[in-house]
Amino acid sequence: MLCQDVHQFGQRLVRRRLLEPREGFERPKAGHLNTLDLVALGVGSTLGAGVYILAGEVAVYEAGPATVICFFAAGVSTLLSGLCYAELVAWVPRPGSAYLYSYVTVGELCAFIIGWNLILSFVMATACEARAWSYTFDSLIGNHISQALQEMFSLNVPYFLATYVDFFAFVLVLLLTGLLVLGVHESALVSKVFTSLNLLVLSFIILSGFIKGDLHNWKLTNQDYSLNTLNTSGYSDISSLGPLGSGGFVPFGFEGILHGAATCFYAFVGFDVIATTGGEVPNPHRSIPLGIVISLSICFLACFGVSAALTLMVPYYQIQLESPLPQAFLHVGWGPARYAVAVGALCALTSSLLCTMFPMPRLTYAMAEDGLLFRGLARIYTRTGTPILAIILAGSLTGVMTLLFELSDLVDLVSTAMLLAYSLVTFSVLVLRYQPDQNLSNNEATEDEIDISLLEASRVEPGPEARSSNILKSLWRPSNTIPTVKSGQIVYWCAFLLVLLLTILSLILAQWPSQVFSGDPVLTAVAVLLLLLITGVTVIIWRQPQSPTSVYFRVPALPVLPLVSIFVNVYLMVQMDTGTWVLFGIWMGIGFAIYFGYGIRHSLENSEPQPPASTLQT
Ligand SMILES: NC(=[NH2+])NCCC[C@H](N)C(=O)O
Repeated sequence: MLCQDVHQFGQRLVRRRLLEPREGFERPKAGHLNTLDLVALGVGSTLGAGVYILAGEVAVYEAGPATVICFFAAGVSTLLSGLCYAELVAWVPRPGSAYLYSYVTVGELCAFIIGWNLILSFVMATACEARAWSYTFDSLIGNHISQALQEMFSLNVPYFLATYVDFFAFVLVLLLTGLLVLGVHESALVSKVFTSLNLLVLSFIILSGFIKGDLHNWKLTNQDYSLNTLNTSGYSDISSLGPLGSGGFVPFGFEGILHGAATCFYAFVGFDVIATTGGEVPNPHRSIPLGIVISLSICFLACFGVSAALTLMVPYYQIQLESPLPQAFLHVGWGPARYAVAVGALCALTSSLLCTMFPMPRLTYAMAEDGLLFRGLARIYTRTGTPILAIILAGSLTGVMTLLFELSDLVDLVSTAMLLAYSLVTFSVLVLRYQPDQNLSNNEATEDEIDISLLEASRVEPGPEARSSNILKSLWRPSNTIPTVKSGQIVYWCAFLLVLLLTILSLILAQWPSQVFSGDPVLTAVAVLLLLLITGVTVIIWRQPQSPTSVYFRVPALPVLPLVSIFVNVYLMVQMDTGTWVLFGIWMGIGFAIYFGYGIRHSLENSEPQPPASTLQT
């Protein structure tokens, strides 16, 4: 009885959504797009505060000149996730977000976690972009806004809240919320103009780095540091400077690079817009992966080039956190150029802000309409055709975050949420490729599947010994050349086990890196054992038959590529500090309470049909 209940409960967590078209609040048709449009869209959504503000923060506190390596690591990890994302999109013949894709392919709980993390990242990223917009605009007009706000609304809670309440950024968020309520959509033309301007300015910054940069800034020593201290303040005061670390190219060691890479992941968030819009191009199998690879490469080159230019122009400990690039131009004596840089930054931040804020109500609406979030959130206000409650709630949450938190605290939270979401996307692809052919528009078992299960059921039950040798045999040499229910289940559990093993390995490597590599007998033995287990389980997955269904894009080198991607993502996640994990834990706690307290019972996939929420119009 208990077993049956547990089984039923488990079944609910992995039930999949049907892909019948649901009426309601969908993304507007993007018209006829080509690969270039996708690239412009991807770059416009991805380049923002990461390259203009975060590069400075990472250089000062985490990696110094090695920030370029951080961007490289974060870029590679995003590219791997991007390829998996492209395949997941290819499996589902409808535009949507990672939430929908995982719901129709893998199951409800996985989809809820992805959706809930995407909401967190949308809210936090919007707050980040708004804060960055405010910093940049403020630096353009001589820091008057921050000075006034600092005097009037200073928050004296160091390490936890921002130094002052940023009303300017708050008003920006309110303005955007208002536009969303009115049903204003993204404009491809505006985004293209802003992206072109942005790329022009970034090229100028990179070029300036080559011309005005000084290679000595990548080899700084204690002597330069004390000299700089005297130069900047006239007496020996290091409070105006960031930490020196050990100087040189990698002043904060390998650990600093890892922390920096985790933070830099934020700079590459946003490319998913290509995958979700890509269904509308004539040649999606070429355009989507190509669009993802090209736009991530452009973003990588931009981040790499800008961080190199920045650290070459200014000693890393002298970089100003709020507006690093304009200050760098002042530092090298090209003062007027800082206005051009600030305008480029404002263009980038605006297009990335729009791309972050606008999809948010669509996602909340989709989850509420599926019954996983409160159905009131899916109510459409007839006059404007928008889900007002969802927009106002998301807008208010974003507003509060913008007011109270510092950009750097928000960034790590976005990176954590996206790293988890992308890891689940990757997991979905890994599992999906080995499942029996599934008709996604109709969750009934296919004929093959029924044939196989009937065949299995009609077989005479073998004894326990024969059964275990059968199982062992099917792990190494599966009897079918196409996936069956059994081989699908083997992969599901193996992939689950692998995620667990990879997480333990990442935790060990993150907690005791020097002990593992210097040959501590216990830790090294554990790490080697884990590696052996991981290899063994990977081989089992590799031996299972893959689905012959032709989809327009397939990730190469399965199962290795998704596993490397999951490992890199988890390894970056475990680099986050305790504060980030506490905030993330609170968010996930609220999410699980909503899902297990409400969503699981109200999901439209429950047997009792419920009226679609969009008919409950206000
Ligand atoms: N879906 C999004 N556009 N999210 C926010 C993107 C943030 C962007 N990568 C930046 O560096 O500022």
